[in-house]
Amino acid sequence: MAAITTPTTHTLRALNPCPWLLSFRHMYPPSFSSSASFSPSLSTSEEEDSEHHSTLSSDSTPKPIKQTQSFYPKRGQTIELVCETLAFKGKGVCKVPETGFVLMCDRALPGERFLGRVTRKKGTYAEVVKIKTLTPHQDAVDAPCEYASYCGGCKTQHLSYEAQLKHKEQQVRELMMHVGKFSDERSDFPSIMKPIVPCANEFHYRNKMEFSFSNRRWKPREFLEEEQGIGNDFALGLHAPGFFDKVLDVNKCLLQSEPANAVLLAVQNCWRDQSLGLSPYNVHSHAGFLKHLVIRSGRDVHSGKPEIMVNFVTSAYKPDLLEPLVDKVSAIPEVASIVNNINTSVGSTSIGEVEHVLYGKATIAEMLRGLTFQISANSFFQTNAQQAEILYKLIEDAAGLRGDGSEIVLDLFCGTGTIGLTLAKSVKHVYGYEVVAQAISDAHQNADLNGIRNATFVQGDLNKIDENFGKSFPMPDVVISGSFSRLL
Ligand SMILES: C[S@@+](CC[C@H](N)C(=O)[O-])C[C@H]1O[C@@H](n2cnc3c(N)ncnc32)[C@H](O)[C@@H]1O
Repeated sequence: MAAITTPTTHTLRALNPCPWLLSFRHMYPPSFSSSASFSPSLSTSEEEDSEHHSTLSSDSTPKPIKQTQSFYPKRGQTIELVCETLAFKGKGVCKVPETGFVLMCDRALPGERFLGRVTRKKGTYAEVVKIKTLTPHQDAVDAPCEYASYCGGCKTQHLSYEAQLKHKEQQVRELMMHVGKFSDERSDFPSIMKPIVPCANEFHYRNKMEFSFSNRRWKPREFLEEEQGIGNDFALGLHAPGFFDKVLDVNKCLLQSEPANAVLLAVQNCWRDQSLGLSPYNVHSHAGFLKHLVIRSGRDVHSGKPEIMVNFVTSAYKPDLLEPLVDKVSAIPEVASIVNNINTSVGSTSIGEVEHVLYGKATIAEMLRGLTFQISANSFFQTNAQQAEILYKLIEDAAGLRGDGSEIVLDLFCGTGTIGLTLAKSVKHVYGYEVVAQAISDAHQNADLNGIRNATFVQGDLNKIDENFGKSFPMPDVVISGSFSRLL
């Protein structure tokens, strides 16, 4: 699960570049609010890229305890624990009863009593794996996905959706209070921290999934004997929790659409055929060809039917090697685009230095709030289009635009410009700022595609602005901060 919020306040407090921003600060200390009064948490049921937010919520932040070393649990020790709360990335937070020492456990649910084995110590806390549940959590449910107990993709599927929402909302509330410094005793706190908005679809909502090829297939302990004879030197799937070099082989993922699963299965059924000479990339030796399989889902502008983009990320350009895969995948009716990103770096990113179109179009489309957006393999797009539609409506409501075409909107961290563009029809001009050049180019194309002429998009790093920022556009009436800011 993940919360999408826009703690704009902190962005603007940290910018501090020019008089109008200073006056915003002066007008709204410390709870600046233009569109900043908007901070809905939309549920997308999955963990977004929040590495720098992956610490515990502040109530549960591990603190060094003044105890002797012997008080710390030992590696390999089995302890009976009760999970107290859920931290980011779905980790359950537990404490050693006598000492308060913090233990983090994947898939432990608040209220659950269980036996855990200490696997590793990490400074002020230790990690534990659950061995056996002694008393289940009252909101525990059977996870629908067969991989849910092991996969690094979903960590809270075995918690009812209502309970997931409650915990997510609590995490955002704590962020707003402890990082954002908004007291929940303020009378206007409900307008700053709005209620969570559940997603109508618990599954099949995600329009982008990135699977990794690997030469190290990871299997849960209980399957090690069962599957003897099956090779461990290939896998296509999602990473094992906490491992960049071990991949859980999966044939389907409940987060993505059915046509996207058809693509995954078609690739799974084909790529291991040794006669094809396809090798998974080895993240240690840096040998091997296939790195990632990225599947994006959109909709055909005319028919509204699903369309799929398949992106093979490889370490070299060898289209002949990919041909059998392209043949299989292009036979799936919804597949409208197959591209090949060539990534020669040793890192694990899926963004290529060069891209080749192997089949169909270079982009797929998605529609939001009456506008059409072209999505290329590497451009950012909200991963849950259904929730993005709701989010953008909330933004428009929170912006409280007069609608007379007189206002200026500043869209910070604008990505491909989607938020600003959905507001453009009601305002005088939209100014968008974004660091990724490709996203800015997509934003311009999206403006053209929708006949929008009153939007300007500028590439730049918002971490590096100076007092000149703000001189190149008029004072905005509405400021949108579409990102967790690293300016904090
Ligand atoms: C979560 S996306 C939101 C994009 C867009 N507002 C939307 O809702 O579709 C955050 C965006 O912030 C951009 N970004 C991150 N750090 C940045 C920085 N220092 N300066 C400018 N843009 C940045 C990213 O490239 C990304 O496009």
